[in-house]
Amino acid sequence: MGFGKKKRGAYKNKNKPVEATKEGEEKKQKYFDERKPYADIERDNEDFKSYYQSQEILSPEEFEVFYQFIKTILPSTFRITGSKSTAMEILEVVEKVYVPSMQNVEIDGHRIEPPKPLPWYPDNLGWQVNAPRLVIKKSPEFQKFHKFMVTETEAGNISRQEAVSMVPPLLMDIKPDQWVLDMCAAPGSKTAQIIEAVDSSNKLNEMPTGLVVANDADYKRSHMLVHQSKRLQSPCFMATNHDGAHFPNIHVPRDDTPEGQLELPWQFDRVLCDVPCSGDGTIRKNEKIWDNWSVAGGLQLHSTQVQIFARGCQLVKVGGRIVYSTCSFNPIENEAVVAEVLRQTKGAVQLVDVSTQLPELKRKPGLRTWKVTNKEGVYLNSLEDIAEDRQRKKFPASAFPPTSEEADSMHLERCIRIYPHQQDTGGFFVAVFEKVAPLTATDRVSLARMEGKAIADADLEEAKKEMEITASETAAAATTESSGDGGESPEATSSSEEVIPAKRAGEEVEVATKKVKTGKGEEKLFEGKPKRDVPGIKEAPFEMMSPSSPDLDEITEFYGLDAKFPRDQFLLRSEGTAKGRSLYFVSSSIKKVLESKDFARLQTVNTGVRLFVRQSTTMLEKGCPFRLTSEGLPLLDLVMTDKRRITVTMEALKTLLVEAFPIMEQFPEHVQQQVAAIEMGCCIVHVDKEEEKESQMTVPIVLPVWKGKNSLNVLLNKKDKRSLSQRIFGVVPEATPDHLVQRSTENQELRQEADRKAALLAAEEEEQKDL
Ligand SMILES: C[S@@+](CC[C@H](N)C(=O)[O-])C[C@H]1O[C@@H](n2cnc3c(N)ncnc32)[C@H](O)[C@@H]1O
Repeated sequence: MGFGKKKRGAYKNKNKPVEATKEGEEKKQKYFDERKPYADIERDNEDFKSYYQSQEILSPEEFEVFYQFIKTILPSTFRITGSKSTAMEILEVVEKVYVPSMQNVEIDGHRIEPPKPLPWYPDNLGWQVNAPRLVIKKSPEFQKFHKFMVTETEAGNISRQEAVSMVPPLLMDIKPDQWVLDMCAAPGSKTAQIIEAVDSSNKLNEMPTGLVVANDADYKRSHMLVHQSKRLQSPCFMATNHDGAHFPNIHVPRDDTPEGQLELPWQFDRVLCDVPCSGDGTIRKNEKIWDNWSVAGGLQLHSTQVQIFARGCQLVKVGGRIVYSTCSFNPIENEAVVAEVLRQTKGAVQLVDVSTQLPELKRKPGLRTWKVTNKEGVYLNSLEDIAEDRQRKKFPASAFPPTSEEADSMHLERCIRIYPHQQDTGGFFVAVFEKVAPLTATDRVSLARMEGKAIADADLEEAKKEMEITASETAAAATTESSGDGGESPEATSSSEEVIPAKRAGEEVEVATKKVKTGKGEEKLFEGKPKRDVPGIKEAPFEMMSPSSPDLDEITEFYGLDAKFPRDQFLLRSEGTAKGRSLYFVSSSIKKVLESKDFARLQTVNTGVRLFVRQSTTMLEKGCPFRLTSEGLPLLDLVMTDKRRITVTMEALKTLLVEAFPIMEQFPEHVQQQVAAIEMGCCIVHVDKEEEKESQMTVPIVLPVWKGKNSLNVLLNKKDKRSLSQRIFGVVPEATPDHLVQRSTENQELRQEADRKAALLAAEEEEQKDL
């Protein structure tokens, strides 16, 4: 495989049928010699084959093509990420520099295709590369591109993500500043897409106001979300750690809540349920699935999937969208879950026809019927076919297919199935829903409020009760009732309101972790309150900072912050002496969550973008005690006046990015003059507009720098500095603290050395970002 740590890749023309000839196979093997560690895996599994043949997921002829195709290696795919402007700049480099350079690469008489955009991904920001190791080794052009990819991936401008996994967020139809919940979010590739969509308004001089809650029940994995989202640096992002089926109700006042009126639990505009699944759609990548696949995996996961999805339906607002997805082919994890939740929600939630969305994406309709089989492959028509009570419990009633009339009314064909052979991808299942009518009393009250109608007393009473109740029971009870899992009658379907049991807020939910064997290995399923007992991870408290804090006065004065800057959205995240060292900024929506009276109920892992850091005293003689951070700059650039801004030429920018610690004399006169007029400390550097245009840069460069007595140093971490320097000047920057020491002792005065040390300290702090 081409990039980063990946081992394998593919060389294949997607439009060509699979080459099944001996010669074809040998040729392919040559290009994929990195498959060797897995060579002893036999890419054949009779149970898998006969199970899916019997499910009639495809016609017999097409199934053969599918079955041959899943034995081939998955090509590498990536997304160009980040803010729209940076993404467009990176895209231009890929399209105009790298792709043309790779047009005529031939290896051993074999033409190698250059990277190509995924035709269905908007704005050409999704790409596919068929470049196995051998190609990278033998082709200087591919080698160059590989280096570019590694650098930009490290800097967070490019994200490797399986093509099909990019589909669900696109179908969520997210609008800027919406409230979005990602219920099973780790490791967070889809969350990153969601953040990009919520933060994409690019409104001049306006802070993003949305909310993205990324949740995962696995405590360790929920910390992966923090890393993934860090590079996007959104004030709208919050990571939480709950069982999705028990995701809590948090009272959050909405803008339309009249004074003194009932505050309702949060409701989201969009919800994603990318649930834990058996994962056999990833078989091209996870070759272990060939060895481990079994019928049982899907059956064991079904009930948890229903519970998470059912809870998601409660949390989305009327008129909102909810997307359910898995990377499994199995109807028990897909259409059966969809059917059960449609049954439970009694028309409040409907499948949306998304056939006109992403028109270039090849797909097949959802199944209207399927078969439930036991381990031995015997078909079961219903629970009555199972004699033994203990055995019966292994088969949730809701795993069985609906009647033909029910399937008609549910429009199961609106679900989307994506098969690998259709466009050389992994396999995926996606279903898009809209909440078209109230499901809970909270829905009814908030809908009446929105429409300016009178609120029925009974609804108010009911909504109050719902708010008193922890979310867990609603979902769990609803599912148990209707699924028959756990011995309940399969006929007993009930709306969530009717089955809310009397468990009160604050009561703890029991912890239960279920391990389910899937093809991928083991899938951990969490039911209840997840354990937070991971050594070495310490949660810092979340505390809003007073808008009248003297620190904020000082910052406002020193940096010339616009009067419109929302001073009431700062967050402190440390205790003891470290308290107030870093100032984080959150969106107005996150602030409401943090100030909710129920906030303690929310297991928050992280939130906020670090804007300012209190500097080490060695850096300061006078000036502001707070320095800027690079991650905060996109936000601060909107609200800082010209008081601490410097405009530089491209030549001066090169000195800043390439030199380790440049002294003032290395900069042209115009830079020296501007710098001389500014008090020591942090400022923002821009490139002269005309020069920027001439150098064909598509996005304006804005960087934080440290102005010392005799030096000017850029405050970027190593990765970002390297990425920028390589992208703009094609040069790897100097980075040697030894050189700093040597040069300063040989040539410079002590004063200059102190300046550089100050800058070095700031850069080091930048490296160690966060607690
Ligand atoms: C398919 S993965 C999610 C992939 C993710 N959406 C992405 O795009 O990167 C499923 C996730 O669900 C989590 N999970 C398992 N049981 C859960 C539960 N009851 N509630 C919430 N998350 C759960 C797992 O820890 C796992 O990270």
